[in-house]
Amino acid sequence: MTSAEKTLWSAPSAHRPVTADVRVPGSKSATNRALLLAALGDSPSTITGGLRARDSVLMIGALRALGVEVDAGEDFDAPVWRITPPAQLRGGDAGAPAKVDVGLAGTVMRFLPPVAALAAGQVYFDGDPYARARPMGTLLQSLRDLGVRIDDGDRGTFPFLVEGAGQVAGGLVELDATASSQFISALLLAGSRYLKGVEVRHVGGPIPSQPHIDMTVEFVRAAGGTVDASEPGRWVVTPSVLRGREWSIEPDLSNAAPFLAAALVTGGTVTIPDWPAATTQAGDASRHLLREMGARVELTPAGLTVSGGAGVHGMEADLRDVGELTPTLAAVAALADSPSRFTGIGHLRGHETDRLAALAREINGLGGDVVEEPDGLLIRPAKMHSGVFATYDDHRMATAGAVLGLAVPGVEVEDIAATGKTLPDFPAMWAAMLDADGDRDPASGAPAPTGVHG
Ligand SMILES: O=C(O)C1=C[C@@H](OP(=O)(O)O)[C@@H](O)[C@H](O)C1
Ligand SMILES: C=C(OP(=O)(O)O)C(=O)O
Repeated sequence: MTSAEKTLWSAPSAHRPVTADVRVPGSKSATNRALLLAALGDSPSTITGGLRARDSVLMIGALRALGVEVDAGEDFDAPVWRITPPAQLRGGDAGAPAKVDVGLAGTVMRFLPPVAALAAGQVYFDGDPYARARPMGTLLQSLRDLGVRIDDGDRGTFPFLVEGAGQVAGGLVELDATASSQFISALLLAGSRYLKGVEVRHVGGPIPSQPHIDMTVEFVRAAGGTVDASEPGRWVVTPSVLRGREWSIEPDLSNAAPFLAAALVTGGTVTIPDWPAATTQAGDASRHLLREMGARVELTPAGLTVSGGAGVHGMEADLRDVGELTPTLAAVAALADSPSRFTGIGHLRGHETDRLAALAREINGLGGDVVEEPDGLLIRPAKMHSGVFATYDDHRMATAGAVLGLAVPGVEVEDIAATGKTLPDFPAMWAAMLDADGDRDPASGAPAPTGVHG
């Protein structure tokens, strides 16, 4: 679709402070790890609260292509999903391989090839056109180093064919994961099933998204695997049986960020119910980052409550661990009363789009003042105006545009449907958040019982 053909969504302005409870769906990262580990288990597993969005549907499609039974209801809407792994993951015959569509999902494009290597037969991988621009070559080379045969026509990207041999030797592999933590997670998730397990050593600069690696280690251990992560930059997964189990998925804290940002930029209050007291999700960092930008933040058994009203301030922050939050924070920073500098996020150039370039171009297109730096963004206060905010198939660009639209009248977000990558029904959730305070009982100020439920 050319950009001229993409639909425009008029981002609603906030005419008053938002006051809402917003229930966000399950974590993409947790759902796709649980699905994958369930597929590698020795018996069926269940998943409660799994995310039903493009990235998880792609993961389910990929696992089914390898012979895994996933019962998730008619439209992935069953409250509990049941995953039954086959005795042997299957590929296809020569000339008729099993087919995996990775879409634009990092968790599918990185986590599935190490699993396909365990299948008996060929598995063909392809995805959206832009998937070819995302870093992939390092992972393919690592798999070859571990004994896997891959035919990628020397492209180092899609499309490629994994020659599943039913087993993988495994052992030691050195790789540079500065472009994506998902290279490491991918090998750790499948490594328990390799004959020698896997020892992953990172050689290179600082690794991004450390909480996501911590989540991987936590999930592999929860499935019965053994991971030694005691030495920085080195992980050892011992060969072991992974167990079927019951997984319960936390709400997606990174997807909560735009709603929390709405509280800050409108001077309102938003509560996200079921915010975990302890978690490996990167999005948990919203709590201290939004506080630094001027929010009041309170974590109670009812959830996380963020309130604005004391201004929106810029901040200096190293976002290497929490790159996913950058688009939301950049939108808030563009509305702040002082400059912000975000560093440690050069790897965002390899996300759904080059997020540093896209944020600078689109915020500046609305009159903002963003300078793209080699490792991050410098964002200064500026008077912003109406205009089109392009999103480049990037769900987090789309939600960033929505945050800007709360305060800048006349923002038209291109292709709001891109949010469906990880957050179904975003426009309805956003509208409900904006309407929710209108439902309040004017006498008591108490929220209406319905609130907003995603
Ligand atoms: O493992 C995961 O679930 C993810 C890891 C991170 O990837 P990078 O390390 O490539 O940033 C993160 O940005 C992505 O949204 C999800
Ligand atoms: C980088 C992201 O996604 P992916 O899992 O496709 O890498 C993201 O969701 O911000």
